[in-house]
Amino acid sequence: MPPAVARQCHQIHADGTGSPSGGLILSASINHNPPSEGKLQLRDTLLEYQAILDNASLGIAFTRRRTFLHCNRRFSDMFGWESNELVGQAAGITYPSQAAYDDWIRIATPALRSGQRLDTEVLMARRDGSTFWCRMLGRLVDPGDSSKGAIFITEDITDRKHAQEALLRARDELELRVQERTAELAMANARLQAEIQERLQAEEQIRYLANHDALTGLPNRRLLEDRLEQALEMARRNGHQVAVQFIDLDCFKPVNDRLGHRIGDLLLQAVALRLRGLLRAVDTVSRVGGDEFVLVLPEIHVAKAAGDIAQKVLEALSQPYQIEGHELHITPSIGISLYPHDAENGERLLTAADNAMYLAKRRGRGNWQLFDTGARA
Ligand SMILES: Nc1nc2c(ncn2[C@@H]2O[C@H](COP(=O)(O)OP(=O)(O)OP(=O)(O)O)[C@@H](O)[C@H]2O)c(=O)[nH]1
Repeated sequence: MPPAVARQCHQIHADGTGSPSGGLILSASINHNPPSEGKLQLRDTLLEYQAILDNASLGIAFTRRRTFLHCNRRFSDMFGWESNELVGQAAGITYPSQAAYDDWIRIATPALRSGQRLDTEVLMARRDGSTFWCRMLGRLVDPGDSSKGAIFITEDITDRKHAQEALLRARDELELRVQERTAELAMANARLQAEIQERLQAEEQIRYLANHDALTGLPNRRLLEDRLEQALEMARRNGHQVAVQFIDLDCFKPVNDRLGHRIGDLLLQAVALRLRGLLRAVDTVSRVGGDEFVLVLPEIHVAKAAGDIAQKVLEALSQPYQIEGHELHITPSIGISLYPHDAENGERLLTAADNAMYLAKRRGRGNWQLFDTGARA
């Protein structure tokens, strides 16, 4: 036998109590008689298996009755033991605690006995007590007879486990940051919406103030002119007439003088309210000056209708007002102009109605006048 083979033969032990190389124990016998051909073949095969197991990158161990029977070099290294030191030791020694081992037994035993291949990730302990994560594959040598022992293949997966945990932590942190950012964005969005809303309201308010009289809330001269233009535009299309009525309160100044500006204001508001209540939604009631109001009445079919409305306004505004304990009497002077009869554009219609109103003043106040009547007067 060549010397090399002889050396390897000494690594093969019959009783499993440690070999010089720490290799798995493979049964063979050594005697001093020249071996037969069959035995030589068997020995060569055993040596090959020994070499495979010793050089495997995975830990491999055989246990019987929860005691290590054999384990390869990688297995011993993994658990921090010298070659074959584990042989004869209780398998529980490779677990962080007896309780951990008992837990594992509870889970593994039924699976192994049912003939399944066990595939678990389990926290194991090295000889020095430090722990590491291990993927453990296990199977009974004979599923029908657990007393024949089991084989376990182990792989240190601590790095992978840590990487997985780091990945999970990173994902959780990312999720948290996304949630925080989403909440921040939602808040910023809500703030923005509120600001937009505020700005829209402010713009609306500005528009309203630019177009309305602050005291009565009626359209002011600017909006009146727009509405008059719209009414004329429509009248040009559908052939209707438009009436403009210029209303100036008679002897309003004495109200201010006798009762104060505040009562004068309340009277102006009461007049505005009556006018608004008298007229249709399509009509415009505006305040254009101190005690001056202008009505735009679109869709006038006959000229007489303008006079009828003026009469109605005259009577309504002439009714007494009860204001803070004062009974006030006031009348309007009303001048009326008609599109297209008196003028074709808004400015001229307003001037014509104003002129007619002055005629009503001249004719004793508390009456209404048509422009063309005024022109003839
Ligand atoms: N209370 C109050 N008075 C106002 C306001 N704006 C203008 N006036 C007053 O309204 C009065 C308008 O008077 P006038 O129309 O000139 O004269 P009047 O006394 O009505 O006489 P006639 O129009 O000629 O019938 C003035 O005294 C103004 O000071 C206002 O917003 N509130």
